[in-house]
Amino acid sequence: MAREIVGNAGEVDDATWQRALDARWTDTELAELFAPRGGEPVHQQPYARTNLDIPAARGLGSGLTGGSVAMAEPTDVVVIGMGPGGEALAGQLAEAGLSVVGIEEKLLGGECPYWGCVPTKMMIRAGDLLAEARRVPGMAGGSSVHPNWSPVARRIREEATDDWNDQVAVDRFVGKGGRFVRGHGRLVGPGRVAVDGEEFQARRGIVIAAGTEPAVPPIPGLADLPYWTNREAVETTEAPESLCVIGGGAVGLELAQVFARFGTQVTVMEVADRLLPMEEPEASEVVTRVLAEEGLTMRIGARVERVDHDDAGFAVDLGHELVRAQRLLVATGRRADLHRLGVETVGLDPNARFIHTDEHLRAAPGVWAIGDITGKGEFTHVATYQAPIAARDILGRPGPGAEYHALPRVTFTDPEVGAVGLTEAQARERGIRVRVGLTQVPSSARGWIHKAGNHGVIKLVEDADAGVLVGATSVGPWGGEVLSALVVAVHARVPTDRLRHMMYAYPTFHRAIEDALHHLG
Ligand SMILES: Cc1cc2nc3c(=O)[nH]c(=O)nc-3n(C[C@H](O)[C@H](O)[C@H](O)COP(=O)(O)OP(=O)(O)OC[C@H]3O[C@@H](n4cnc5c(N)ncnc54)[C@H](O)[C@@H]3O)c2cc1C
Ligand SMILES: NC(=O)c1ccc[n+]([C@@H]2O[C@H](COP(=O)([O-])OP(=O)(O)OC[C@H]3O[C@@H](n4cnc5c(N)ncnc54)[C@H](O)[C@@H]3O)[C@@H](O)[C@H]2O)c1
Repeated sequence: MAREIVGNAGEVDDATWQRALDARWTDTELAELFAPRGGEPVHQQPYARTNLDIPAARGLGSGLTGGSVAMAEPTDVVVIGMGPGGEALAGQLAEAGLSVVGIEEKLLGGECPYWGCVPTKMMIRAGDLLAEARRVPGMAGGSSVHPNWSPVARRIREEATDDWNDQVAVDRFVGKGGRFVRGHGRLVGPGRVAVDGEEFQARRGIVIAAGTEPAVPPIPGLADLPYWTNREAVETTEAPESLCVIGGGAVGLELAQVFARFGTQVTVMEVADRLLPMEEPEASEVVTRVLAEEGLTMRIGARVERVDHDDAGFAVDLGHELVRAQRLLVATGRRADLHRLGVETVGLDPNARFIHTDEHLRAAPGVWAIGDITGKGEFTHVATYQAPIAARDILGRPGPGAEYHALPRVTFTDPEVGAVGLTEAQARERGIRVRVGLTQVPSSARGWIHKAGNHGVIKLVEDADAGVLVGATSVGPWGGEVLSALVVAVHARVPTDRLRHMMYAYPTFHRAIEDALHHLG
């Protein structure tokens, strides 16, 4: 198949292009391949659109004629931040034959493998095992459970994080042809990135994949205290005797339940009027009930007025109540720091919360952004979904843009809270004529059979005019897995009438979706 012809271009077939990429031809060689030949038309290079967009590549405002860039090292692409998004994208571009510099100031892999998804899910797996063992009496005989944090801490060190060493990931990236630079990357102008005294000149583009950091609220007394964020919680070698958790979102609740299952006295303080305030109220209700049954203390609508710390631990002042705990976990969301990245030098607003991107993840001429920093959803699957879309765009290859109407998310409490698309409230705010279908998991066949630990609910949100689901929630055992059917339905806009007239295997947890569909009204 011939490539797109622009102006008076000739033809280069896909096989030749792929050979060029596979052989990592230099820019000069590539330029020769695409150069006008004897009156023949000129092909647009697959990457040319983005290349020409970069003022630096045109010598505009980049100092191409100035002194500083004489020392700048040319490369095709610079990726700032090598978390799940940056690592995936940089690897894809390097494998496609571009010269790629990947810059990372901490560990190549980012938050997810070292302090986020992976180690916390190992902690959750351990906590879930304890909970299941405690469910044996009355169902399958007797059990005696003796929690011990040591194997969890060991597994995090040995299996998940290599003791927070990223050599394997660095080798993997370098093996793909990438160049890894450890340090703090900062934009210093169009096409230009400085790293601790070195400077790179990106011919094709810069990708900002710098993720987010824990956001710590300005609570009096808190700033200089030895509180935990998710990082210290993951690194701990013992479960504390008592733990105060500020923030009842995903981080706070996942970790609160784990530590409670290991014997920690846990108090969760949430400023909103319910836990998991971004999800459906029915989900909050189930999770709150389960956590209370497991012995956690919840303070909902709690305003932390002050925090102090002494040899005995932390004292958290709620105005009418002082809560003491050995450890304090701050889990109040995350923030991007655009000032530290120098985004103003490429025309972006450093005071913005996130970097605004179009459907191809373009943020400014010659600048792409992916992952948490785009504000589309702070999840690894968002970053790794966006990475190939941006990579395609940088390579000038066609492909669909990003869509977010079926954004899935799972909070891995027990029961898991899976959700996709809009909540009922969000759908109503958008003026959608909504019908809602609800069913309780314990009253489904499988939920009833399962018995101990069967809490859950399925909620569907339908756009009644369009006859499609625009959102859904699946709370329950393996609620995140049950969610998959609902993600397909919302993503592909499958008519609810079709969903109502299909078969659901008996007796599965996902079969409760059929019941919820019949309750739409
Ligand atoms: C406790 C916890 C549990 C989570 N669990 C899940 C889960 O189960 N499922 C899920 O989907 N998501 C989960 N997440 C979210 C997930 O970790 C993030 O969405 C994901 O890591 C975002 O990827 P990213 O590439 O955008 O950014 P990050 O992972 O934040 O990586 C960005 C990288 O950029 C580096 N960096 C930043 N600025 C610079 C700079 N100027 N120069 C050089 N390097 C820089 C940082 O050091 C970092 O390594 C969890 C998060 C937390 C905190
Ligand atoms: N399973 C997963 O996919 C998973 C797990 C953990 C984290 N994450 C991602 O990481 C992001 C950050 O998680 P998070 O839980 O820190 O943030 P979050 O935004 O999900 O929850 C923070 C909670 O803290 C509350 N809060 C804020 N300030 C407060 C204060 N001063 N006092 C009391 N409560 C306060 C908020 O109302 C909110 O409920 C999430 O948005 C999520 O996308 C995902």
